[in-house]
Amino acid sequence: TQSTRPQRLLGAVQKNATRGDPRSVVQAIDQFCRQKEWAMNVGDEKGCILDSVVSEVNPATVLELGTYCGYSTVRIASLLPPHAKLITLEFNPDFAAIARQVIAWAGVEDKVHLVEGASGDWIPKMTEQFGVKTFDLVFLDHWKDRYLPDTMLMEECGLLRKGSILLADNVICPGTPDYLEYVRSSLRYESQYFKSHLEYTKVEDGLEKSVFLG
Ligand SMILES: O=C(NCCNC(=O)c1cc(-c2ccc(F)cc2)cc(O)c1O)c1cc(O)ncn1
Ligand SMILES: [Mg+2]
Repeated sequence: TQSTRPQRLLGAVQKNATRGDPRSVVQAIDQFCRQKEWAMNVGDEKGCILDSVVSEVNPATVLELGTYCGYSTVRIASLLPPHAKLITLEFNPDFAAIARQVIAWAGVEDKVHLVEGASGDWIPKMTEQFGVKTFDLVFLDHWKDRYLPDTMLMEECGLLRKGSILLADNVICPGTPDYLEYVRSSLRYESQYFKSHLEYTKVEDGLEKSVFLG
């Protein structure tokens, strides 16, 4: 039977990356996506912006919406202080199965809790299931039409505090117009656009960083 693209991406990690070395896992995926097959990881260019935001925030609690193969999960986890927790939500069980193996190969599984299911179902359960009061950083990279409803849900559930940072991928391509309008016009957010490119291409894309003002 035919392998899937995530399975081939995992194969490239196991072949070319060093176990326990997160940076070599990131490099192996970027090489695979540049030389073999495009895949919807945040990529190396936007990944550097992600790294700088994670380093600046130095978060104790991180929520990632949309794990896919775990590329950004590994990037973020490799920058977290000890005892920090990264919860990552993935709806697609096939993606989740690959991501678990990529995360394990990188050796960051102790910092990561991968949850399979729909963000809308799990966001209201964050506190009771994982003991998280608020998130210092949220990375939005899942279905583009879920960015706005899930942000409103996080507000309603009290998961954002004064100073919480939302970092959203793909605000230009594929685009998240309703989310962008919301965070840029709301008096409860201070937003900043980081212009970049769609992973592994010359197409414009970017990350939107929004600070929740409480
Ligand atoms: O979360 C799920 N998909 C990934 C969301 N992410 C994206 O869709 C995404 C797409 C693109 C993209 C950009 C240009 C293009 F031509 C095609 C795709 C880039 C990105 O950087 C993304 O992040 C999902 C799926 C499914 O079938 N079931 C449960 N969950
Ligand atoms: Mg993305």
